[in-house]
Amino acid sequence: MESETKAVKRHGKTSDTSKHREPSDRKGPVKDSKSSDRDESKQTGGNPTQPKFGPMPRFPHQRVWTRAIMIIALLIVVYFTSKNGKEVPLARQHEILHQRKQLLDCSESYQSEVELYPGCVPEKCGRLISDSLITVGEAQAMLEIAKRGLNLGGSLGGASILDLHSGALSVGRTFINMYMTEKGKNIYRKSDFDTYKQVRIKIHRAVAQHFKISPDVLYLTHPTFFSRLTNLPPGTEHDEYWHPHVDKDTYKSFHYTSLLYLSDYGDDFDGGRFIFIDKDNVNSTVEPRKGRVSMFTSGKENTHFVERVRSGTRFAMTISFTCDPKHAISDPNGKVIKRAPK
Ligand SMILES: O=C(O)CCC(=O)C(=O)O
Ligand SMILES: [Fe+2]
Repeated sequence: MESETKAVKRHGKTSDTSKHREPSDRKGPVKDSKSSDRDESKQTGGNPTQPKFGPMPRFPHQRVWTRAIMIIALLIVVYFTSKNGKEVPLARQHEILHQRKQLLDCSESYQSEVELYPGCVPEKCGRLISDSLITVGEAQAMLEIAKRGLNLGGSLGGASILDLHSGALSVGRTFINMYMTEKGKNIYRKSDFDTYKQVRIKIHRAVAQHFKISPDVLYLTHPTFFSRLTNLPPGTEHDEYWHPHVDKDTYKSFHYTSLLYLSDYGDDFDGGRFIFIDKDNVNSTVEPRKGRVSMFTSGKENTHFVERVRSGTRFAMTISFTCDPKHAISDPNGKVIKRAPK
């Protein structure tokens, strides 16, 4: 028994060593290898035709496990590093961003449309999020302006709008002109319109600067409006704010869209994130933050939607710009706009 054990041990040693050495690496006289052969034939009962144990794995099940673990680890790495079909946060609510940019190629339809307006073609399409453009005081003042007007009306469903330029205000299933109502005609002071204009000018300049165009070839356009979103079920199709869309298709005059958020995701409401739908089914998400401005080219490259609000109330403002002077609108002053007779 004892000599058997010794023989097995010796064999293990011989076999391990030969596994790592190429024949040319072998040191010592040929005699050694012959004596090694003799040792092996001893263990195989002196029969040289019997297979050697050699480098056969001693614990094959261990290798299977190691490989399985390596494959699983690799799959996990691939899953977490690939973006396909995933959500990528572009702006989280708790972050304070000076500027976060995403540059994109313009969609063909957008490119050919803006090329009709010299000087209004962006160097690159894309988006920019900034929390340092509008002050907390300005955002608060804009929120109060929005609430004061919207409190005079409100849709039956979850989406109400107020357009200070035309006076349009959601009421029930329809819209009224707030400036034509007794309460609505004097609801704002000059200081409110001054704040509004100051905020508009800042955003207007920032859009021009970011997309590297002159502010003089960019015009404020219709509709520019406040929105108030809740989780009420829709009363009409105007309440269905969650559908994916391209602003250029929804609002013909848009070339550049900006959004000013007036309430905080997670604090004032839940749901209601803004989602860009990108290539390979990747969603880039923007969580609204009071005073946050998002600006983007209005073409197909920026297809987007707003998630349904789950709870609370979400206030925001859509401020839109066009390259076409025919669609320019002026800053609001609380007066009913007189339209030229058709
Ligand atoms: O309020 C938002 O975040 C986006 C609104 C929007 O998509 C739009 O006005 O076209
Ligand atoms: Fe939109």
